[in-house]
Amino acid sequence: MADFDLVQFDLDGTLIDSVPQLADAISAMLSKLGLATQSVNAVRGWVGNGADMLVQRALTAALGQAPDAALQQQARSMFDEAYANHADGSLVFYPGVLSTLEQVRASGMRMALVTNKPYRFVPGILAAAGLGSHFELVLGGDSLAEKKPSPAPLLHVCRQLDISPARSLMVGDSENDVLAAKAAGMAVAGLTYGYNYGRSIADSQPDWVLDDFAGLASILKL
Ligand SMILES: O=C(O)COP(=O)(O)O
Ligand SMILES: [Mg+2]
Repeated sequence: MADFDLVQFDLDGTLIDSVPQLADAISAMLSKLGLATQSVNAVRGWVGNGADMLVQRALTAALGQAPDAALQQQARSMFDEAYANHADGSLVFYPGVLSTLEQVRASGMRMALVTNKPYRFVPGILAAAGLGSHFELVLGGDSLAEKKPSPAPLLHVCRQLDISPARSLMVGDSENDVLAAKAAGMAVAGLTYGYNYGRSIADSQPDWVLDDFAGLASILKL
């Protein structure tokens, strides 16, 4: 018998390489404000805690100090406007993602998506990726009062789908995914190729460390 009935997936850095589009939107926002644009590598190190933190980190780097609330709000709307134009274009999946998701789906295992990305961007990305019907439940970083590393979204999914955390696996690229899963009492697989503030995901001690998404098949005994 399989060890899990439900797999909860992270999005950015796990299924898709979204940094190019996020970096474009950050550049558009900074340029509009007359501030110096930042490198794609810098942006990669700022992803993980949702759009507000991404914008705040970019503004802090460009200004040399934290932005005030008015500037943060203005910059966030500029970022949203720019990212909305990018979010469903030129999607880059990591190797093995689409075929492995198909394998999981064919096995009858249930699937949900829990990202810290603002929810409004997520359905468009999933539809453009051909993944519109893969996930029974999709949560964004602003869907609930708390986002990862809080266990709240993961536990919410378990409750909604009536599956115990012990029968649920989290799959992500960031310490936020590992911390959330551990706090929820869920097993977790950490991907090494994503974004984790430039740190190794192994440092967070997930139950499995995977270099390749297709490695999921053996964890799930597919
Ligand atoms: O938007 C972010 O900061 C990260 O999104 P993720 O949770 O899908 O990795
Ligand atoms: Mg991620």
